[in-house]
Amino acid sequence: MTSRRADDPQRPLFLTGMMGAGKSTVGPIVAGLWGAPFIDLDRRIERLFGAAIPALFARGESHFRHCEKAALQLLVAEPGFRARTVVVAAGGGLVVDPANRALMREAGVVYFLDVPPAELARRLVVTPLGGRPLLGSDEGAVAARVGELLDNRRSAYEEADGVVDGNGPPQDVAHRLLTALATSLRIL
Ligand SMILES: Nc1ncnc2c1ncn2[C@@H]1O[C@H](COP(=O)(O)OP(=O)(O)OP(=O)(O)O)[C@@H](O)[C@H]1O
Ligand SMILES: O=C(O)C1=C[C@@H](O)[C@@H](O)[C@H](O)C1
Ligand SMILES: [Mg+2]
Repeated sequence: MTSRRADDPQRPLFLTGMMGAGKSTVGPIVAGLWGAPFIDLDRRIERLFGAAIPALFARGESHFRHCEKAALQLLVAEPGFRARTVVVAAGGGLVVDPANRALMREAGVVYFLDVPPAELARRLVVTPLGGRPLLGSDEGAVAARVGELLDNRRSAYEEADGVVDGNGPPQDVAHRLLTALATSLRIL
């Protein structure tokens, strides 16, 4: 079962997980299979605040966290949002703030894309590091940094409606996610 049934409740899906987990890659595939729009919250933040993520981080991480919290609150406050079928890629660190976790779970269904640190690092070193300021600029240090962040965040990520193994080709992850989600939606 990988498509939405007509009688499934309409709920937003929030994808969470570490940098490199595939939220921005798998999200549009899921949205396509589900017949739903896709929203990347990181891109929303950039549009709302008129600056790229590294520039927002350059004003301090707490400034960026304030912007991402505001972007989430504005999205969720859009009329009818809670009753929409929409796929949202959350920023990797959005779950760290308990109020953000609570808001996502109240407004929709939250799934954690779980990928081991070694695989995250493998994916991240082949993408430009400048776009992910928390990783720094030293490729050799990415694996350790990712492992440390995941250790600190794991319990927050696990406070989700479901956890999906994010290993393997993005199409496979998307189908895995939709199979799990179908069950979540029917027991709402
Ligand atoms: N399932 C996958 N298998 C292999 N590579 C992948 C997979 N998913 C994503 N990637 C690759 O990993 C990199 C990061 O993926 P993506 O941008 O989707 O991560 P993200 O979870 O959105 O991270 P961020 O929180 O930093 O936005 C990209 O180069 C992407 O092509
Ligand atoms: O894991 C994180 O803290 C981040 C992940 C990205 O999605 C961006 O939101 C930003 O680079 C911070
Ligand atoms: Mg992303």
